[in-house]
Amino acid sequence: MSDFIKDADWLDWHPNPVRPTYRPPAGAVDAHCHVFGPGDQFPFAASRKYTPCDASAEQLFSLRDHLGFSRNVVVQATCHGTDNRAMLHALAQSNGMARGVATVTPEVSDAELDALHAAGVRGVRFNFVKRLVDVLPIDGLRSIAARLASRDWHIVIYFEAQDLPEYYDFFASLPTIVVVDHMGRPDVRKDVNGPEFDLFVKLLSENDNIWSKVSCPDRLSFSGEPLYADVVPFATRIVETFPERVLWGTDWPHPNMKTHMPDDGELVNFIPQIARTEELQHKLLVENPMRLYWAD
Ligand SMILES: O=C(O)/C=C(\CC(=O)C(=O)O)C(=O)O
Repeated sequence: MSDFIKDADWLDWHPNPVRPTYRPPAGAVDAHCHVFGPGDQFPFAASRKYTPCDASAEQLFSLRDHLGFSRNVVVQATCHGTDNRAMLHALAQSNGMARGVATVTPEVSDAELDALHAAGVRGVRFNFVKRLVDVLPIDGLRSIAARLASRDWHIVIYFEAQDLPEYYDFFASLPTIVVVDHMGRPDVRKDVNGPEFDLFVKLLSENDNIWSKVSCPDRLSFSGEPLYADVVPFATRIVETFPERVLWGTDWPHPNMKTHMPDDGELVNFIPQIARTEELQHKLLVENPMRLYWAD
């Protein structure tokens, strides 16, 4: 029994996703997923903008096996603030099959970063989605970026497409590999070759240290499940233009979904629509995430 009451409009993760008909290549990595609590063990942060249902490491690993994946990258979600214990617990339970992306304050000590590295953390996430944070992390990121670069960690950024013009120069100046969540959340009702998405493509074209997750069709789509047809041209454009710099993840347990809860098996079935050859699929699901998270 959690010490927390989830939001009244919270949608729980799918209890029995289909077994995907698409079989991912051996060693596939789900490179964007979260754990929530359990709240009685790992309390949610006072600063959180939502209170989720519990979603434990054990449940995540059971989904991983069901979907035919081998590894996870567990990304710190804002509901846990800068308290990384739930994510670190998941890494510790994974037998080396999970790596992490943490959230830290700029005051984090070198010893704390060392400990996070030893636990399997390889990046820090900075959330620029205004509904999810009280303060945009520009100053914090600016002050810590060089320290992350010196350890060969990467930076994960989450922002929405309409805000990219404001942040463009700042993101382009970052000294590490930078991974953008969910293609910078394009408005997929707009033209895939229009100015908004062109700016995102330009960001990656001009900066070969910037990568993209081609995740979350469920979050971006207006045409809806299970085909998410309106997202396909956007994701395909990124996968085919930057095949060495793309990652894919389920986004389980899908925080803040308001329209529907995706079936994770159907999300896996979506992969061959956006990575249309075995070679592209292997880069997306195995080579790229292994290079970024399991280089050592
Ligand atoms: O999990 C995601 O990728 C997306 C989120 C939540 C989030 O990022 C967070 O809480 O840190 C969203 O759009 O609400």
